[in-house]
Amino acid sequence: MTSSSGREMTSRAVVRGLVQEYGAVRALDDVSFALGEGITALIGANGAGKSTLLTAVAGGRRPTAGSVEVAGHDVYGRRTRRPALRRVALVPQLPRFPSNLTAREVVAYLAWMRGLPSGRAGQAADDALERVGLEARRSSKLGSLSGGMLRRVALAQALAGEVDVLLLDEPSTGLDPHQRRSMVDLLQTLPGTVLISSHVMEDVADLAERIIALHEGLVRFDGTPSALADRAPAGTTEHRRLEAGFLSVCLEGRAA
Ligand SMILES: Nc1ncnc2c1ncn2[C@@H]1O[C@H](COP(=O)(O)OP(=O)(O)OP(=O)(O)O)[C@@H](O)[C@H]1O
Repeated sequence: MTSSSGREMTSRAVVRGLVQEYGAVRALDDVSFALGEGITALIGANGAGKSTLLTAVAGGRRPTAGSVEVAGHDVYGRRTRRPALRRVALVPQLPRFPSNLTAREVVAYLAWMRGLPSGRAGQAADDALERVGLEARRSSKLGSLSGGMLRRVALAQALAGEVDVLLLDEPSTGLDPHQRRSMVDLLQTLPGTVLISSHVMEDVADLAERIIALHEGLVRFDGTPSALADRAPAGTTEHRRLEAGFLSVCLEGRAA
């Protein structure tokens, strides 16, 4: 990932008026925000539109309306799509890789696909696999790795490819408490612009400096964790304030 001098000054990803319809279902309804450097959590109940939004930002599905820019390139523009897609990576809940390739082969290949010269891709893969704690498994076939390890491989390919914008869909879902802790520790070290969708308020509290809350396709809150916690009803116990704040902005049914 490239570094940037000004978190406030530089927007690495800009989403404008995004609408996604699946037949009669409006999964995203005029969603707009800009992301600078740092970790933002995207929260919402099942079906709120989180995966749809991450997929749209990653260039995986042309939205019904609106636009997405990554590192200044229109993700869905004819000429700008290629450079945009080099700068963004989505780590899905269940990454799918060819099971007969090794972790190193896949990470190096995908880094090369993103534009890294082939002479540097192998070393970049080794460095990235070390960063995600998989150096001992770099020669393992992907078919032999656990789900949590495959998520780390997917993260490594994004790190090796030096993307500007990293999108993670529910990175701790399905992990045991020990794996979850080490995933959170790893995510805390990520530079650049990171957008993490999560149901797990503990992850959000540990990681995010900004929260975007989606409800029924609408942005119902965009601000700091402490501002969301302040929306909790008076008397809410301390450890439940974030979750209670989220529930109350959903119930209020209006943008913060
Ligand atoms: N390919 C699709 N075809 C039709 N409807 C879809 C499709 N993908 C998502 N939807 C619908 O769009 C809405 C948003 O779904 P999405 O998967 O984006 O939500 P989510 O917040 O990621 O949910 P979850 O937390 O359960 O993963 C839901 O009503 C869902 O049923």
